[in-house]
Amino acid sequence: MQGGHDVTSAAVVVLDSSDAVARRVASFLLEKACQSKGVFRIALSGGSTPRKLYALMAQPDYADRFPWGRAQFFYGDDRFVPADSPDSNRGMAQSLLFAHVPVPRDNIHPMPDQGDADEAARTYEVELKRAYGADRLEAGRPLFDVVLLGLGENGHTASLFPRQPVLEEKTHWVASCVPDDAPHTRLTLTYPAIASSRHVLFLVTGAAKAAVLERVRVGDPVEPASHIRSEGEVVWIVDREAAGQATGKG
Ligand SMILES: O=C1O[C@H](COP(=O)(O)O)[C@@H](O)[C@H](O)[C@H]1O
Repeated sequence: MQGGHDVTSAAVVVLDSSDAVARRVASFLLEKACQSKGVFRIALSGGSTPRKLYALMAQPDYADRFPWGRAQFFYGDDRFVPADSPDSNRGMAQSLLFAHVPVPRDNIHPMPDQGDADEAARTYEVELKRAYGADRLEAGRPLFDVVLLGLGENGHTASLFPRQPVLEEKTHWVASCVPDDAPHTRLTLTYPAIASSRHVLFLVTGAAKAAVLERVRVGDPVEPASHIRSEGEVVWIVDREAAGQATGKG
């Protein structure tokens, strides 16, 4: 997709702590969802970083204000494991968030986790196309209002892993990926699907991410996350440790 913004032109918001990152992203989602008219589509990230965010969104003082009935929740990626596996992104979001809020069941769109992974990717793509109302992504009409992304120490984001064919996928919206440096077959949104968005938010916390964050922010082409674009904005929301800044306590 032409135009839009990439990781190097993205705004960078550095906050004091991972708690502050969760609060900022929760506020952002609430504001954008409330401002939107009609359906609000979010692609969720998995792994460990968004756990605080989802727990925060489940708190009554937040949940009472969020327009759950208009929000449609998709996944940016998931491990191809049953939902009750501790490694399931779907299971994590369900237990920390969806189990506690009045979201209609039909508004949650987990990635399939059984059968053949390539067929499962096609099935999820059909579900996305139904939600979007077209078979082709159109510039100026984003698939997602917000895509949440994390950043792995090996430069992966969603399940776009280094050295894998999925990095070359230009047509499909969803694909399978078998990382050579992480467990589980995965399903993931592809670069063009992520780029069809109003806002891409990267959440990055902890000192272990500082080196890769620095490489991606300058656009090192080796890192899969460096190739993320959005037709709207890309924003880094990071804590001081990930930003490589000393944490001033006290
Ligand atoms: O495997 C995954 O890793 C990334 C980063 O996870 P984190 O634990 O370092 O926060 C995550 O964004 C992705 O959704 C997940 O499947």
